[in-house]
Amino acid sequence: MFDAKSEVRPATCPVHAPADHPAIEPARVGILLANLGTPDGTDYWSMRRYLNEFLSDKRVVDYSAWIWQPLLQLVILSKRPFTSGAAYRSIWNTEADESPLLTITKEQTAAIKEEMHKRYGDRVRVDFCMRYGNPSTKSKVREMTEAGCQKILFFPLYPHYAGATSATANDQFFRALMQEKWQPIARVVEPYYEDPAYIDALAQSIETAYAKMDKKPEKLICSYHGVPERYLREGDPYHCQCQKTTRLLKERLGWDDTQIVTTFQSRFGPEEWLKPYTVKEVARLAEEEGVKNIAVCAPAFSADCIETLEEINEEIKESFEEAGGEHFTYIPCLNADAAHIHALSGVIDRNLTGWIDQ
Ligand SMILES: C=CC1=C(C)c2cc3[nH]c(cc4nc(cc5[nH]c(cc1n2)c(C)c5CCC(=O)O)C(CCC(=O)O)=C4C)c(C)c3C=C
Ligand SMILES: [Fe+2]
Ligand SMILES: [Fe+2]
Repeated sequence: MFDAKSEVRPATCPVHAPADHPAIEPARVGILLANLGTPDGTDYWSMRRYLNEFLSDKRVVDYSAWIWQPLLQLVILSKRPFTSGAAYRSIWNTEADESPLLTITKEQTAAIKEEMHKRYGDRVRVDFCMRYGNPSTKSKVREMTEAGCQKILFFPLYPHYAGATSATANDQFFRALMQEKWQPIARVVEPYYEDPAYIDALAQSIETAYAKMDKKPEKLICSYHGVPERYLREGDPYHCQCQKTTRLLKERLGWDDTQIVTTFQSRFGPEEWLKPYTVKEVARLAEEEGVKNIAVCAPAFSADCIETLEEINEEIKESFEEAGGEHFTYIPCLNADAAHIHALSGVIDRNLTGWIDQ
């Protein structure tokens, strides 16, 4: 018969549980953070596996599979794993043998876990998963249900909604739920691009970086990851949400329009992407406007990664300097900064409303 003293007990039928009733953990709320994912290593096959999963996602590249898959498998995946592998090697966390995105996501998870446990004790379980690669969304949903999470709050760590990021992370979460015998109740967190605490964390990171400089940059470039322009015309609100973040940041800093610029980076393939392109705009500012001193931040990324550490701080910096620019400062992402953890914890709290006494 059911042992009332046992820690592990049937939560739904404590009185009538038969002896062979499967053990059920005390009910908890799972908070599952999600980021994009990253290769397991920088060698050809690790890179190919990661890029294949990522670039085969129809939310990321939406061409018909008949056209796209032969091109991807035969052309792109025979070259890009080498070039991207070399780029990852230049930023790899060799001590932990993992990418910076993974290291930082672990730090963020640990900080949010501490914060949530302070507030809710053992009533919550905090973990993270990746959309592509490891740890997979499916494995973490399974772990959470096995640990008694009868409710799961799924939080894609992207401030701005994009089909290619938030929506595909949610799709993968819902696919994982499809496999659960006892499916938990689920919520997904909304984008937080206009959340005052997020804007404040961004502003503080800029103020802190500027306070350390002898000479204030003439322009702050807010460089967002790009998407094809066509996605905007087809209804993706990403572009508008990025523009709004820049406006709110400008207002919070008390600046005018001449001091801050919105640009988009990481163009992939032959289509037109959102403009202006960061790499061209920094060169244009140096060449045509004689700008010598700029700072660049990346508000669309919750954690530093290949796109910021390598693309911004190496490629884009080079483009500015080759065009005559003199001082280039990259302002790191919010990562596990206290103000960022405070902002993310506030977003989580709001989304837990009605699920847990606050
Ligand atoms: C092919 C199209 C791509 C779209 C559309 C896209 C949108 C998009 N991506 C991010 C955030 C990240 N992207 C990262 C890496 C990365 N992105 C693409 C392609 C598209 N992204 C590729 C091919 C890669 C891999 C690296 C490379 O080979 O160039 C990362 C970093 C991952 C890491 O391990 O460091 C992030 C984060 C956003 C926010 C976004 C649309 C809004
Ligand atoms: Fe990307
Ligand atoms: Fe817009």
